[in-house]
Amino acid sequence: MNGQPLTGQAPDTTAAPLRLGTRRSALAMAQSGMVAREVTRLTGRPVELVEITTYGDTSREALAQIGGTGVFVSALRDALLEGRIDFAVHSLKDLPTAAPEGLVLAAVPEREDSRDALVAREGLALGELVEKLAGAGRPARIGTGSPRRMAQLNAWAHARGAQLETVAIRGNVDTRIGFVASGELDAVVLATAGLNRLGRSAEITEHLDPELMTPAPGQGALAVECAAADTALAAALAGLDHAPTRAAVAAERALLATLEAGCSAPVAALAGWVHRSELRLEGVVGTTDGATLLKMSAHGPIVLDEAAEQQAAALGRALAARLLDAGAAALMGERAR
Ligand SMILES: NCc1[nH]cc(CCC(=O)O)c1CC(=O)O
Repeated sequence: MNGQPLTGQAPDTTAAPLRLGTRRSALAMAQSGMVAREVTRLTGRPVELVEITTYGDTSREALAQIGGTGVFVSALRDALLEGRIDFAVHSLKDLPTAAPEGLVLAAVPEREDSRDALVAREGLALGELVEKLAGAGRPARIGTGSPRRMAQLNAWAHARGAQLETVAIRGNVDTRIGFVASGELDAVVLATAGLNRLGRSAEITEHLDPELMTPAPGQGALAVECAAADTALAAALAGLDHAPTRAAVAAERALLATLEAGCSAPVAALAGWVHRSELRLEGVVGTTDGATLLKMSAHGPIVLDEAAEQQAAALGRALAARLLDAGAAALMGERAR
C-alpha cells in the first residue's frame, strides 16, 4: 500500500491541512465534519473546512425549477476543478448520475440508515395519524418536496382508501420540522440518515418501511470526491471506501441513469445484500399522484472484487430495462429515444 498507518494516527500538525469544501447547511457541515475526522484518523493529515455557497442554498425556488439536485453539487465541483479545495463530501443521492470530467469518486463510506422517516405530530405513526384525522373529518397534511415521496404516500393512501394530502415544501431540516411544530402540517417526511447525522433521531415518529416508501437511489450514503489528477489524495481517501455500499449504490444509480433518459418521474431504488455475494435491487417508478406505482426487483450474484461496481450497475440497468418494458416510459411521459 502507500505506507500510511491504518488507524489512530495523531494529526501531523506540520503537514499542510487538506481543504475540505462544504456547504454551510447544518447537514452538510455535520457530514463533512464526520468525514474530516475519519480522514485525519486514517492519514494523520489535518483537515480544514472551506465553506462554499451553492445556488441551491440561496434560492427559494422549488428545486425542480432550478434544475434538480445538481445545484448543490456544482459549486463544490467547480471549487475542486479550480483547485480551491482538495476534496468534497456530497450526499450521494444529490449527485447527478453522469460522471464528471476531471474528478473521481474516491470513496463511498459505509451507508447510514437508508430509510425515510416520518416526523409527525403527537408522536404518531403514519397509519395512526391518518386514522386520527379521518375521525376529525379531514385528511392528514403531509409535507415533502419530493415527487418520489409524494407518489408513494399517495399510493399507500389509495391502497387503503385513506385520505391524505401531500404538501410541497422545501427548506432545511429545521424549517421542515418547524412546519409540524407550528401545526401548519401534520407530518413531514425526511431521510433518517440526515436526522441521525444531525443528532435529531429522537424526533422521528416512524421509520417508514421500504416496502411502503422505497428510498431515493443513494439515500443515506455519502460521496467523497477529489480531482482525478490528485492520485495520492485519491489513494488516501480510498481508505474510507466501503465496497458493499459502493456496489449497492452503483446498482441504484445505474437504474436511475437508465430510466432518466428523457424523464423526470418519481424513481426510487434500494439495493441490499441478501447474503455476502448476492445483491437484491428493488426499483419503483410511479406517478406523483400515486395512481400508478410500478415496482420490480432483481437479484444477482456479485463478488466483491474490482468488477463488483460494474456487475452491480449491470443489475441496475437490467432492472430499469424491465421497468421500461412494463410501461415505465409511458408513466414518465415523453421519453427521448
Ligand atoms: N434532498 C436533500 C437531501 N440530500 C440528502 C439528504 C439526507 C441525507 C441522505 O439521504 O444521505 C437530504 C435531506 C432529506 O432528504 O431529508
